[in-house]
Amino acid sequence: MLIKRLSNIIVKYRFSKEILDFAKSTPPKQQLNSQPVNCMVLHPVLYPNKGPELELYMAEEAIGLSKSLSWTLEQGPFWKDEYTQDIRRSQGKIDEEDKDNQSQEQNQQKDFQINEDDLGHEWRNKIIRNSIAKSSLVKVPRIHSTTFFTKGKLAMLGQHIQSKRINAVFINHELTPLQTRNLEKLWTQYSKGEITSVIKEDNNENIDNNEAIITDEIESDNDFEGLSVKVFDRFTMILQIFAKRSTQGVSRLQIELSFLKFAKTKLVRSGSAFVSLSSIFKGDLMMAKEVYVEVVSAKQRRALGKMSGSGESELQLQRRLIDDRIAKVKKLIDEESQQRSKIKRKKLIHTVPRIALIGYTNAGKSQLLNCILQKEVVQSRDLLFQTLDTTSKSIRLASGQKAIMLDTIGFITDLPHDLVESFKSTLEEVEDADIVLHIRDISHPCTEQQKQVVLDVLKELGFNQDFYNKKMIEVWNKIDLMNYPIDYEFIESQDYPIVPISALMNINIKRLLQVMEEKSNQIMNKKLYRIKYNIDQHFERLKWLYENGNISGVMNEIQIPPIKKGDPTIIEYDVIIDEITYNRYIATFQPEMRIKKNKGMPPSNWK
Ligand SMILES: Nc1nc2c(ncn2[C@@H]2O[C@H](COP(=O)(O)OP(=O)(O)OP(=O)(O)O)[C@@H](O)[C@H]2O)c(=O)[nH]1
Ligand SMILES: [Mg+2]
Repeated sequence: MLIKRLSNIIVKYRFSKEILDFAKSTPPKQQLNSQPVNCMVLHPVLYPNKGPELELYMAEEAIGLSKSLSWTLEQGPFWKDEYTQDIRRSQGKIDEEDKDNQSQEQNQQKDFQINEDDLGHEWRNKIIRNSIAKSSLVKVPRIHSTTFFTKGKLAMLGQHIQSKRINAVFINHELTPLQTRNLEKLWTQYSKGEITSVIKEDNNENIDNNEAIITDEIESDNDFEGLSVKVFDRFTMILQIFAKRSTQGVSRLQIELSFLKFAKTKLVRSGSAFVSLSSIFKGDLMMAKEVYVEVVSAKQRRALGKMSGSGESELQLQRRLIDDRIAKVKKLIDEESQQRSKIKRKKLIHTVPRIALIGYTNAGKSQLLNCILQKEVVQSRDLLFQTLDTTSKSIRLASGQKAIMLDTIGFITDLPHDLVESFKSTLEEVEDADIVLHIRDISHPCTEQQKQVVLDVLKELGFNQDFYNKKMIEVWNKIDLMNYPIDYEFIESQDYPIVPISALMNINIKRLLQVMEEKSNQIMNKKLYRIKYNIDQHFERLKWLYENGNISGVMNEIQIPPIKKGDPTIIEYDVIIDEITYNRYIATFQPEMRIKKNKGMPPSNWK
């Protein structure tokens, strides 16, 4: 009912041409082989599934992924509420929910207003976003081994692809190379009008009814041209985003490696499937480009009969080229890692605390860094995976003490296994951080699940519980969007600090800086030391302390005038400093104190 009304309103206001151009403010930049990408997102709801709320949210996230490539998005074929109702019914939830439906609908109607600002920015409106996500849900009770979907759905989706002139389909699940190729082949045939027959949706999802329509490999020279349809799964989609955004050392190389390993799996009998895959990535990945150029030129030479007689088949050639590149990238990763560990060893002793920002994608990490720096230094946009490389900036904590803040890549649910290494390499610096701020979007309906994903991924990356307990501050961001009060009792009862903030509205940031300072002083073993010397040494000693001790200032300063003529004036004050630096200070300016301390100890060369 609500969705029906919503659809009417949306259609009335915006969608007469039925294209959801989410990225209107930034015109679509990403084009594959110069064709604008018109993408449909499908989120398969399997059996058993994660429940309606989470599945819908995952569909939203899938749309967010395509959106972050600035593609034009086409609504899915299921622009109705039936699918979510089906899922709810299967979970026995529909009855209780039905009772509340009417009043909820009335409340939502009150909140739901489309105004001028929403036009072209539909994604910002929660209810529209939800409705679009619903249109992408596809019930898949059983995954078909060669085509992923069953016969009826394939046809229904094919017709939708044809009528909306869709040239990219993102299926939010991992697909086998065979499934991808078969789907591309079949839907390209629909797109070109080569299949027009209407096959009814088989409601009875019976295994016997779902025999494969394509059982063997199909050769396809599908290069995203004309009416051909490209199919992306979760792996290729995330790899594309990673490839487009990452620019630095090891993480970039890891992405090249993930691509090459994946490309190798594409080399099952078909040569052109690989060319088609690398044609998508060659604009962003160096190795994809190299292999692509060599394969295409070998093909041309072969066509002209100029190939030297090595007897190597096209498939063997591709395999060899990929293996060469895999070896090359692995060597580069080793070299780079050795270089990094040398630098790391040098960095071991430091007085400036390093603070890493981690958290689910879109939680507001970059926004917080900008807010602390009071300027926009890192891009913060409503896009998933906006930040892919670690950025480090120097900031000042509450008392003026310096710190380094690191902005990192966002976490995401079900990160494809083969991309974990790429992801891990971008998070290497988190290991060295003294404090880790876990930024959470506390206004998000799935905030608890997002927290769990972050904890699970941290565990998978080898960060143990001890790491979390010792170094973590939890930051509850976006409190400006919360429609329930903050539970301070809960906050107080936790073992780790929790600070509610709004990075966008600059709420409670000072408190966060204080908590960060307290935690960093504790972690870096900083204490209050009383410093005392003749006033004529003031300039030299204070300069040393500022340069070496990362002190924020001096406290409780007093000057003691000379008691008798000829005595110097003494200056005394407190500084907060770590033990190692304090000992270095003593060794530099008052070595006699150190000798006294060591009295009675065996000499250092004593064995
Ligand atoms: N209302 C509100 N919006 C916020 C707040 N903090 C961040 N945002 C918005 O949330 C969106 C995502 O913010 P980012 O800072 O890019 O998020 P991120 O965690 O860096 O995301 P990735 O780089 O993708 O991991 C942007 O549109 C921000 O303006 C907040 O406190 N309140
Ligand atoms: Mg970011």
